[in-house]
Parts: sequence; C-alpha cells; structure tokens
Amino acid sequence: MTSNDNTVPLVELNDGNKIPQLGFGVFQIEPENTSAAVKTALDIGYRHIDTAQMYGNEKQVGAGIRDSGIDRADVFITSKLNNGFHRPDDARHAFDDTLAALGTDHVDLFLIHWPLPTRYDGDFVSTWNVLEEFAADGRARSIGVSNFQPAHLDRLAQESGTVPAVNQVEIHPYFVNDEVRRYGWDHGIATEAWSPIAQGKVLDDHEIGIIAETLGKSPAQVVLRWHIQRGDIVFPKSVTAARVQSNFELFDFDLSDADMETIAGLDKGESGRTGPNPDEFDYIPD
Ligand SMILES: NC(=O)C1=CN([C@@H]2O[C@H](COP(=O)(O)OP(=O)(O)OC[C@H]3O[C@@H](n4cnc5c(N)ncnc54)[C@H](OP(=O)(O)O)[C@@H]3O)[C@@H](O)[C@H]2O)C=CC1
Ligand SMILES: O=C(O)C(=O)[C@@H](O)[C@H](O)C(=O)CO
Repeated sequence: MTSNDNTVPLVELNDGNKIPQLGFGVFQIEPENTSAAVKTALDIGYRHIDTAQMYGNEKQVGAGIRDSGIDRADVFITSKLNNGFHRPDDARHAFDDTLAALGTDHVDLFLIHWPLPTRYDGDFVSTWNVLEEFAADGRARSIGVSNFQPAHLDRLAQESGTVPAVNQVEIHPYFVNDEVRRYGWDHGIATEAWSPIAQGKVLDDHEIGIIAETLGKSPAQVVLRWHIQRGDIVFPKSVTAARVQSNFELFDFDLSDADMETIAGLDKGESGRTGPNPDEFDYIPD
C-alpha cells in the first residue's frame, strides 16, 4: 500500500468505477468559504470531494472546481439526497437541483444520506429504486447509501436489483463500526468512513500521541493512515490550509500491525459515536 509519493490509491467499486481512497469533505464549511476550501484542496492534489444537499454548499463546490482549472473529468464528486426528499418525485427534483447547483451533467457518486427507518413508513427501497434510475441514465456514475445498518442493506438486497457501491458510515478509533464494515466486505460494498478523526476528538488520545511521536507524524496523519491501511475511503474536512496539506501526506509511511491493533483497541462501541445512531435518526431539515 505504501508508496514514496502522495499518489492516492484508487478503490474499485462493485460497478467497475474507481474512487480515490482519500478525498476532501465539506460538511460544516460555510458556503462563503467553500469555493476557496475546495480550490485549496484541489491545488494540493485532492481529486475527490464529498458534499451533500444537506450541507448547502453544492453550488460553491462546483465553483471551487471550476476556479481550480482542473478538468471536471478529473474530479470525483459525491453528493447525497437530503432527508426531506425520499418520495420518488421529490428525489428526482432534488437530484436535478444537485446537478444544476454543481454545474455538471453527472455526479460520480450519489447516496441516500440516511435510511430514516422511522419515516416514510420505513420505505427507503422506493427511494433506492429512483437512484437506480439515475445510474441507468448515466447522471450518477455510481450509487450508494450512507448510514445504512446491516438490516437496511439486507432489505435492499432482498427488494432491489442493485447492490450499493458504497456505504458511508461513522468510523474512527473511538467507533470502529466493524459489524457494518464486515457486512460491506462480505457483500462487495466499499466502506467510506465519515468523521474519520471524530471531528478532532481522537487527536488528544494518549496512545495515538505515542504512535505519532514515534513516527514523527501528526495524530491526524496517524489516524487517517490507520483508515487507509484498513482499506476504507476517507475525506477529512478542514478549512485550515496547513491541515488540508498534512492530511494529504499519508502515503510515505506505514503503521505496524501492533500500531493498527492499538488504535483499533481504542473502540468505545456505541458510546464512541460522535453522530446519531442511524436506527433512531429521523431529522428532516426545514
Ligand atoms: N454521511 C454522513 O452522514 C456524514 C458525512 N460526513 C462527511 O465526512 C467528512 C469528514 O467528517 P467531519 O464530520 O467533517 O469531521 P472530521 O473527522 O473530518 O474532522 C473535521 C474537524 O477536524 C479538524 N481537523 C481537520 N484536520 C485536522 C488536523 N490535521 N489537525 C487537527 N484538527 C484537524 C477540522 O478543523 P478546521 O476545519 O478548523 O481545520 C474540523 O474541526 C464531512 O466533511 C462529510 O463530507 C460527515 C458526517 C456525517
Ligand atoms: O454531515 C452529515 O452528512 C450529516 O448527516 C450530519 O450533519 C448529521 O445530520 C448530524 O450531524 C446530525 O447531528
């Protein structure tokens, strides 16, 4: 896995498309700061941007990509269906709006953001069928889900014809989420780890600090490298240029098996989550 430069590995998805294993996330970047943040990331070398309708900054993501001068074809863009738009016609209109906001005729990956098992009579399968339309007409090169638990994925397997290309879920050293990761591994669904550094909460951890000091790396680099060696896809967020740069420098060192185990051993189970439990989360933005 290690290379001597910062070439980001590509992960092959179950539909044959390829996604850069390291990207840039834009949750909680204010719209007015998003174009500049995206341009900074692209200037550094990132070629994968993770946004969502919920983040309110798709338009500025599109502008940042255009400002960078990098060809649209060279940037992998993910967006996600907002929770208020699960009904089929709402999903269709919302997807049209995403493409218009980004200023592109396709996204590389489009996800159902949350399964909302307590809303819409628990019916995320008809929503998934609409994403299958987007894949069939080529406007979403790949389709996937986010925050799906194994039971939700089982329902898609039983009631639809397409296996999601990815499942984007919370994962970091305090919440290793191995049951969901294992399900993905067993069923050909790539795992994407959101909040990979737990929004900063793992960076003061004593054990991570020791590993970082021994390797001469930052705690964030150690944690992001741990994700990379586990094979998951990550997209840390930062509005701080020096952090955006250092978060990209993950491919000139290795963690030992012992380091990998030490970090995985920090898991706190359910109490380690920074975000909501997908079985309970039913938030619909205004
Ligand atoms: N599908 C889903 O439900 C979810 C998806 N996501 C996706 O995952 C992405 C990443 O997750 P996110 O929640 O943003 O959190 P991250 O785990 O990426 O952490 C971001 C925070 O860590 C800080 N930070 C970043 N790099 C460093 C560093 N090197 N040293 C110290 N601090 C650092 C940032 O500060 P600063 O910006 O001030 O530099 C920011 O406060 C999101 O942007 C989004 O794309 C996230 C949550 C849910
Ligand atoms: O960032 C995301 O993608 C999310 O879904 C989160 O905003 C999530 O909705 C949350 O943080 C709820 O508190």
